[in-house]
Amino acid sequence: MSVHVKICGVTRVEDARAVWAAGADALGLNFYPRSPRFVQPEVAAALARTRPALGAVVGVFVNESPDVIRARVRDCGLTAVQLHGDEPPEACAGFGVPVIKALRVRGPEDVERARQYMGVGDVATLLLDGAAPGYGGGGVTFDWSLVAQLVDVGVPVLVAGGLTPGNVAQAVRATRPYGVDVASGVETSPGIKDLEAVRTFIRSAKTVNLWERHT
Ligand SMILES: O=C(O)c1ccccc1N[C@@H]1O[C@H](COP(=O)(O)O)[C@@H](O)[C@H]1O
Repeated sequence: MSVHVKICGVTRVEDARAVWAAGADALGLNFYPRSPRFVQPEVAAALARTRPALGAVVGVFVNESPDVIRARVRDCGLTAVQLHGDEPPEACAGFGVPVIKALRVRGPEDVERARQYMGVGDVATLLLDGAAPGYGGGGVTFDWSLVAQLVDVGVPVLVAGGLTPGNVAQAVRATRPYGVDVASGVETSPGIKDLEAVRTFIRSAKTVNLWERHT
């Protein structure tokens, strides 16, 4: 069994095709207007049309209005939404697709906060990110040992924040997550993916064998 990989903040159709070809499981499209990876809805729809049959297209939102999120899901062909802002548990439902709730981790209290989202609304997956200034895409890691505190929760966890081709295998071994997510760690500049880095990242992450037990 290998880890799932989401490549986030793709802005160009040629990059999206290459990301799928490299073996990504999910593509992240950023709808946060302040992100350097922001895509207009028409561009997002074109990117989503590159989706292979088994791939997921995740829209990333920060404190966005539910009506706008529903419109993007409908018009851009999103298969999941990632809520990466200050959305409370009760805001994580009503989009017609599964929700990934992202939380920025500074310490154990944030992992404890993640528990408040379990079994609420349409939260199907939790994403743990580092606590960089702003809301995301900051390239900052967190204390991976904290992920173990969510093992009993029974919800898939994505580990994100500061992952790179050089540290992703270590992150997967340390946390044994459902998946990993990366934006800035595989770019030449914000929104422009370094395709060789994408390939190395996916190969490094998926080569870790999660069937093997810890000793
Ligand atoms: O990538 C962004 O610009 C972004 C903006 C606002 C919210 C989330 C964003 N991206 C998410 O941030 C994390 C970590 O990114 P990085 O690998 O450390 O650069 C990741 O989950 C992205 O989906």
